[in-house]
Amino acid sequence: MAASKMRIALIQMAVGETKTTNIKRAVQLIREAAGGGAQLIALPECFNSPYGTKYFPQYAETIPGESTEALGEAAKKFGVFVVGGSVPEKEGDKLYNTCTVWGPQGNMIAKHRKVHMFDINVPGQIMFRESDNLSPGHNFTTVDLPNCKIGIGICYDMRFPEMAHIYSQMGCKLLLYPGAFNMTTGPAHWELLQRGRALDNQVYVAAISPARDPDAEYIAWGHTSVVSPWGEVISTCDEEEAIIYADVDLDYVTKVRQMIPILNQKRNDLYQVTTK
Ligand SMILES: NC(=O)CCC(=O)C(=O)O
Repeated sequence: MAASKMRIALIQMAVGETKTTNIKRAVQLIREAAGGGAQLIALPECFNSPYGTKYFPQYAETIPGESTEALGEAAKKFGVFVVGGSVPEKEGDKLYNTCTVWGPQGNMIAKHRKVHMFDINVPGQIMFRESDNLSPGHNFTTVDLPNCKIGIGICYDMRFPEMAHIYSQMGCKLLLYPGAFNMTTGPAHWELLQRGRALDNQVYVAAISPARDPDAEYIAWGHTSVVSPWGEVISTCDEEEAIIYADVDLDYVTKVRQMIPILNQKRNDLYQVTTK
């Protein structure tokens, strides 16, 4: 594959209640995705645990721990980068929703704690309060891959355009959001948000959901997908377990930015997005 290209695989994994089965399944699917030529492989939010406030304390572990160590071993065995969806992380008396990123030598190269807590109330449809037992992270997380800087957010983080914009200002060309939207906000906003973030920043956006389990307490929307810097959905699936692939092309990012040069046309004299 040309140096300007990178094949990514997103794993829309069926997550159940048995942690060890989830970990084993993740490793099997990473093997399959590596066999499909992927250089970077991403898992969904909460790949080792059902998504839900009652599960977070029960499934939480330290990092490294059982679930994340398995990702490091898989990254090394199959010679790929792994963006490990997320796991409920325990540190001291706090819990976080945390994504780890692993390099082909099996080393952890980044750790992102979800920054924005998913606390919403859509009356009669969905009420969720992640902050009842999770704490937010306070950092941006980027990773320098051999030919592409990537930015990591987790699910609800995708709703915040400033965060994506900061990542693009930092030089990211691909944003990855392990996420688990639901049957209310999924059909309404999942694709729209990905396309918005991609188009605003002229970057690739990948969002990785668990497969839908209709019997789960929190039912995931699925529809794992990749959007191009032109705002087109270039790879997607429905709600079943699946691996989807896309070839991220950095030359295409440059081309889109040359054709419609909004990133150079910003009126920094009138407004700015800055970090604190
Ligand atoms: N896990 C999450 O953060 C869910 C976010 C979500 O569903 C949304 O609508 O935002």
